[in-house]
Amino acid sequence: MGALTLSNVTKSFGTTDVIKGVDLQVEDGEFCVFVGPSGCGKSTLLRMIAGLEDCTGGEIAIDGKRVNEVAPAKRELAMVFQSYALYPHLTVRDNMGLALKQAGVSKPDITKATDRAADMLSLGPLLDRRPAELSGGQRQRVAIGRAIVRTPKLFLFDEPLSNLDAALRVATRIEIARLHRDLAATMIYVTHDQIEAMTLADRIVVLRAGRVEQVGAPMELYNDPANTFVAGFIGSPQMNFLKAGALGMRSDTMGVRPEHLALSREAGQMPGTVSHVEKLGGETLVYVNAEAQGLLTVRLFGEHNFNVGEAVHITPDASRAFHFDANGQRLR
Ligand SMILES: Nc1ncnc2c1ncn2[C@@H]1O[C@H](COP(=O)(O)OP(=O)(O)OP(=O)(O)O)[C@@H](O)[C@H]1O
Repeated sequence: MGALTLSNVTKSFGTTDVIKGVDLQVEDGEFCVFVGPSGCGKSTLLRMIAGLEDCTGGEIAIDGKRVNEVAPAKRELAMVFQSYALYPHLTVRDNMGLALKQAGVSKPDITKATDRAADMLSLGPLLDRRPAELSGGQRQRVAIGRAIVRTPKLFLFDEPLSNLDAALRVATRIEIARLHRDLAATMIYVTHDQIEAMTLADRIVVLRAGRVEQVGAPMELYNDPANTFVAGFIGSPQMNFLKAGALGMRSDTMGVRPEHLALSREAGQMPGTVSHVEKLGGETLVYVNAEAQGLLTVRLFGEHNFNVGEAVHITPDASRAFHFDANGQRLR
């Protein structure tokens, strides 16, 4: 069991309000990802759930029980940070088993728990090594292993992959997803990497300046964003926002994803000039200065030879466009 309820949770540091009333229900076994721009309060909210920060107001409950006054160690949760914080003088096995040892668990039970975690994370051959003898990715796996052995109700991850290189990030991300399936545990995961959010989450919570903008399954947020902020935050490259009036529309802003803009040398709805081209292998991103509409991003599949300075025309796929009012709220 590991259901989490946040009810009107607030946090202020002195006179600065950082979390401004968050309500959220995370179901037992759910993988919930907090995303949002730097400084929006993701880590603060996670640290409040962990008990590392007090709540200024509101209530945090785990399995229906208020935990505001419960010490972090008593909340039956495990936190994995960006920095692995392993003990350099201890072996992998001892690093993973330390919390159990401190809790007075018997030696055979510690061995059983660490062996099981090592097995899940393919750390078996590394159990006798010390952190200095491990790669960054291996160290992060040990930090995750250290969380698993305690069989917590809730796993809290704070940007756990941001110190890893691109290939390791992908490998460890897949490992975390597999672990979630195997353990069926509740996981709360903070990231600013939206590929991690999209691929790992059952539900994503989009935060802005201490408030929840939208909560939903990844594809729900992608296909049905509530406002320009969520529309612009979910999806990479970012959605284009066009001045709808200039295109004869009644809405204020029309949002079109880069893959839903057609690019032509001959004719189209909006004239422009190619300002930059990025060939990524499987796809080509063409940045077009579309006069009154500003800089637009067009995503083409495969390799395309558009040249900087070339005159082009852009046509949005109206059937895939999103419309927003002057306050950025979605018009449906
Ligand atoms: N101990 C503190 N004292 C004062 N202000 C703080 C403290 N901790 C965080 N803040 C402020 O609270 C806001 C939210 O910080 P937080 O670290 O939660 O953001 P974040 O969304 O996790 O950002 P990032 O993605 O950059 O890590 C920031 O404006 C930060 O400066």
